[in-house]
Amino acid sequence: MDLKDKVCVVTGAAQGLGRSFVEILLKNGSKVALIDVNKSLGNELKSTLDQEYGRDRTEFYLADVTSEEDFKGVLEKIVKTFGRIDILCNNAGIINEKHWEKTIAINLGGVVRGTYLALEHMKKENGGNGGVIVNVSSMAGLGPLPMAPIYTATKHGVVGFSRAMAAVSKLANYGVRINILCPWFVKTSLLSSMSSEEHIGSFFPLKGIAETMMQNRGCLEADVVAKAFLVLVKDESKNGDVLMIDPDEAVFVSFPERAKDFSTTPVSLE
Ligand SMILES: NC(=O)C1=CN([C@@H]2O[C@H](COP(=O)(O)OP(=O)(O)OC[C@H]3O[C@@H](n4cnc5c(N)ncnc54)[C@H](O)[C@@H]3O)[C@@H](O)[C@H]2O)C=CC1
Ligand SMILES: CC/C=C\CC(=O)/C=C/C=C\C=C\C=C\[C@@H](O)[C@@H](O)C/C=C\CCC(=O)O
Repeated sequence: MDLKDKVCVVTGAAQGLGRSFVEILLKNGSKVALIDVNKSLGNELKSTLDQEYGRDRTEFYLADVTSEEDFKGVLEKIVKTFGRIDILCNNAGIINEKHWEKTIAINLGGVVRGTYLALEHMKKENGGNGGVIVNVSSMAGLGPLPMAPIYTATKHGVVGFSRAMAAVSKLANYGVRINILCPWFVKTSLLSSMSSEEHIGSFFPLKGIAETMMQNRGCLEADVVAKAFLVLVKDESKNGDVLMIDPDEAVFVSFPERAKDFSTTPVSLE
């Protein structure tokens, strides 16, 4: 997929991984709409990007991905300003085990909402041009992260939802590919949430598990994850694919075609 002048939308774009996705898209010639709840960081980033790429290449939109009204309204504004949507990255996410309903609403609800709303503009049957959606999960979407069961559940949910939607899109000929990114720990502000009782709640005594995991295997830089993101965007053979990025390598994860084909152990029901 050639990214020149493509119209992209990134949620949680003001910092961290979102910012890296914005930058790699801009470097590849795309225009990018930045969505975030952090107004000051969003405006600050927009000014920085204006200097490097020109004012017409980006726009910042203040919106909360948990609000149907916000998200729908902003996508409509983006289509009015830029003419269409080719690429969406549902990246906004938090870790908060204490206020777990909020974590589910942002990490899973925001991805579901973003995917459904953007498809209305992107799918070919509605006059859209097709394109690609990348949903940001985590390696915690593939296996448990012991001090973060709700975070783990939301990220497993992102994998399941996105794989199912990729199958829908293929069967219904939406012309939209839907892929999933599963990174290991990345050096962003999200990591500081793990050292706070306010975020981990009653699982706080287990925070050493994550610290040990990072001491043993290190922590990714956001720009490495952005390169993996670009693979999912550009490779037109990828739909419903899960790209895991750990400190040693980036690999596509294979799932059996049918649940029946998982590695299994027979159980006697006698
Ligand atoms: N940092 C890490 O170790 C890893 C992060 N991830 C995932 O990557 C994604 C991005 O995380 P980071 O860049 O690390 O976090 P971050 O905290 O650096 O950035 C997240 C951004 O999302 C925005 N945001 C939060 N709630 C929002 C909402 N309701 N609506 C709109 N924007 C909202 C924040 O204002 C912030 O700018 C998340 O989904 C996270 O779960 C996945 C694997 C590892
Ligand atoms: C709590 C959220 C913090 C950061 C964001 C994030 O998504 C980070 C994820 C990083 C790695 C996740 C790895 C998950 C691995 C699973 O396969 C588990 O099964 C591993 C379980 C225990 C590991 C214990 C150990 O290795 O010592």
